Amino acid sequence: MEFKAFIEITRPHNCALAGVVGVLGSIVAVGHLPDALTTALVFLVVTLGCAGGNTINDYFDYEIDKINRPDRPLPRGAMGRRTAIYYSLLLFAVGLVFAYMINVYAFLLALVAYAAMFLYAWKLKPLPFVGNLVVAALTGATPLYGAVSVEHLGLAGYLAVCAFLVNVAREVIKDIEDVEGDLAKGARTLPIVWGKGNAAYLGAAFAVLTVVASFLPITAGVGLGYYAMVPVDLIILYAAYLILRSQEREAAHSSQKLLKVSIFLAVMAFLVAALV
Ligand SMILES: CC(C)=CCC/C(C)=C/CC/C(C)=C/CC/C(C)=C/COC[C@H](O)COP(=O)(O)O
Ligand SMILES: CC(C)=CCC/C(C)=C/CC/C(C)=C/CC/C(C)=C/COP(=O)(O)OP(=O)(O)O
Ligand SMILES: [Mg+2]
Repeated sequence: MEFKAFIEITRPHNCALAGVVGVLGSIVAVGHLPDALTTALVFLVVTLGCAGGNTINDYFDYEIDKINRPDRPLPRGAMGRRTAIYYSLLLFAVGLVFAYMINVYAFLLALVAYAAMFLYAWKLKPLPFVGNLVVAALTGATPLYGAVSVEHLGLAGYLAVCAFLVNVAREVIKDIEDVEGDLAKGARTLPIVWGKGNAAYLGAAFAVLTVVASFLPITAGVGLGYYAMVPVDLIILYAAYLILRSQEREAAHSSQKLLKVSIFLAVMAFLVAALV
C-alpha cells in the first residue's frame, strides 16, 4: 500500500477548488471574508466531503476504472478496496463534526450532501442523466454551503446556478469521453442511451446556458473585476464548439478539460469581483 494513495484517491485538486468555492459562497453572500473560524470550518467541511465523495466513488467504480482509469490507486493496487471504504467514511465523519461546529443548518446540508455523494457512487451514477444532475447539484450546493454557514444568501445563488449549469455540461461530456468503459460495465449513461451526438448537443446547450447565467451577477451590480469573466465565457463557448464538432474520446477529453479550466478561472474572477 502506498501512503500517497491516501492523498491521490481524494483528488486534492478538486477538493481544494471545492473548498475555495465554499468560502467564496460565504464571501459573496455577506460581501466580505467571514471570521477565521467560520472560513476554516466551511473550507474543511467541503474539502473533506469532496475527498470522501471521490474516495467512495473510486471504491464503487473499481471495475469501470480498471478499463477507463487503470492508473488510479485502487485499480493499480496502491490501496485496498476495504481500506478505501473505511477511509471515505472517516473523511465524512470528521467533516460532519466540523459542520456541527458551524450551525445546525450547515450540519444538515452537509449530511444531505455527503449522503448524496455516497448514493451517487453506490446507485445513481449508472442512471442516464440522473447521475450527471446529482453531481452538478452537489457542485451547485457548494457555494450555497458557504452562504448557509453565514446565514445569508447574497450573490451566492448566482454562483450556485453557474456551478450547476457548467457541471451538467461537463458531466455529460465526460460521459461521452468514457463511453468505452461504461459500455463494458453495462452502465446506461446518456450518450449510450441517447447517442453521442444528442448528448453532445445537450452538453453544449448547458455550456451556453452557463455563459448566459454568468451575466446574472452583473444585474446585481457586482464589481468591475467581474469582467475577467469574459475570457472564461469564451473558453466555455470553445469547449461547446469542440464537442459539437467531434464526439470522439480525444475531442470530449479536450472539451471537458477546457470546462474544468473555465471553472477554475471563473472562481478566481468571482473572488476578484467579490473582494475588489
Ligand atoms: C461561469 C462559471 C463557469 C462559474 C463557475 C461556477 C463555480 C463556482 C463552479 C465551481 C464548482 C465546484 C464546486 C467545483 C469543485 C471541483 C469539481 C470540478 C467538482 C466536480 O467533480 C466531479 C467530476 O466528475 C470530477 O471529475 P474530475 O474533475 O475529472 O476528477
Ligand atoms: C456541499 C458540501 C458540503 C460538499 C460538496 C462537495 C463537492 C464539491 C461535491 C462536488 C461533486 C463531487 C466532486 C463529488 C465527489 C464524487 C464524484 C461525483 C466524483 C465524480 O466521479 P465520476 O462521475 O465517477 O467521474 P470520474 O470518471 O472522474 O470518476
Ligand atoms: Mg468514478
